[in-house]
Amino acid sequence: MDTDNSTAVAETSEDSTPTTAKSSDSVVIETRNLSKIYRDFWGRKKVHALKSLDIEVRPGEIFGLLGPNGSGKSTTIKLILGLLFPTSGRVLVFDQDASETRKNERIGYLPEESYLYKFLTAEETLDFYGRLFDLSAAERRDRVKQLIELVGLQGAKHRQLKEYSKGMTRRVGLAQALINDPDLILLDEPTTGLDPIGTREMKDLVLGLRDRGKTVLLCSHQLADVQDVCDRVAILHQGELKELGRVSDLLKVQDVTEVHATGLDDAAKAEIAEVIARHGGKLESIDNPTATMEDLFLNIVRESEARPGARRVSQSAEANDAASGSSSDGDQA
Ligand SMILES: Nc1ncnc2c1ncn2[C@@H]1O[C@H](COP(=O)(O)OP(=O)(O)OP(=O)(O)O)[C@@H](O)[C@H]1O
Repeated sequence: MDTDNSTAVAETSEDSTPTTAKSSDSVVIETRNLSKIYRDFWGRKKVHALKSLDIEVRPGEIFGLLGPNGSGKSTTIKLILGLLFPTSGRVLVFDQDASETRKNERIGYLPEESYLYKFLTAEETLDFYGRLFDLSAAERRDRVKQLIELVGLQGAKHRQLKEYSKGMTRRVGLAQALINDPDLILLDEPTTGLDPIGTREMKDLVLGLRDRGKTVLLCSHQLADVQDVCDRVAILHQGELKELGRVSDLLKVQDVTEVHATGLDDAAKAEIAEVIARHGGKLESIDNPTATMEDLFLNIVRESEARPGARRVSQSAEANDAASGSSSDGDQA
């Protein structure tokens, strides 16, 4: 990929809607040639954090902003919220300039670090944020109840936040970001510090937001999370846009054909190999697919919850143990 600033990153997409041919009301966030330079106390240039960024986030999609530390993700979010001013270029949100603070009434924001008051309960916290949005007492009561259910904290809603795990605190943070029933939700590293179960739950919550018609901008350097939930991604490096497109298109491996089948015996597999060879193809592998470590981990935890005390040792681990002469201690389920 060309790293020259003057070279626009073309969007990778099979349905390839040209990024220039759009109607402005079909876009929730639009950055145009957006740049940010942080300056020191004397106005001297310190860091060129964002360089000529052009992206669009469309209604109802989960858009991932992906990049290593210091690539400009948080700076982009702050520019969208109007907490920072661009050095050059523009950000439009719902067709209004990002400096227009009223547009923030339609935005929910989960910062990388949520600074929540630890002596309040989840209910009190959400009620407090509801007051900041001028919700009436009745609206606050309904909204707090709905959100506590949505993020799965019914059983802990009367406990003070200082007793919460990181995953529970992150869920309160998400509920707080949704208190104003926003159309656009900005999530900065929503899975930071979460274990695989908390991460899966957070990802499911984000997918649930899209199902309810919300638009989500998700910043992360957790590649697997972005792959699992995002429709499209922009990849930043050192403040520059390096790639932009649909996740499914960007990850597609060209020139390799994948077939999944069940119930094939060895003879059928040999026949398939023969057909591939006859057509001039090269059989790279014919094997059982592997699950992800996340699937394995979540299955084990769920099984353990369903059958406390039972120990599960996979057959391949047992076979390896047997081959190496060691034996398991016989207490597996
Ligand atoms: N207030 C600031 N003053 C000076 N430089 C800053 C400031 N905020 C961010 N930067 C610099 O701007 C660049 C982009 O930072 P930013 O926080 O936007 O990156 P990020 O992609 O969100 O990183 P991370 O993944 O670590 O949160 C970095 O080099 C950072 O040091």
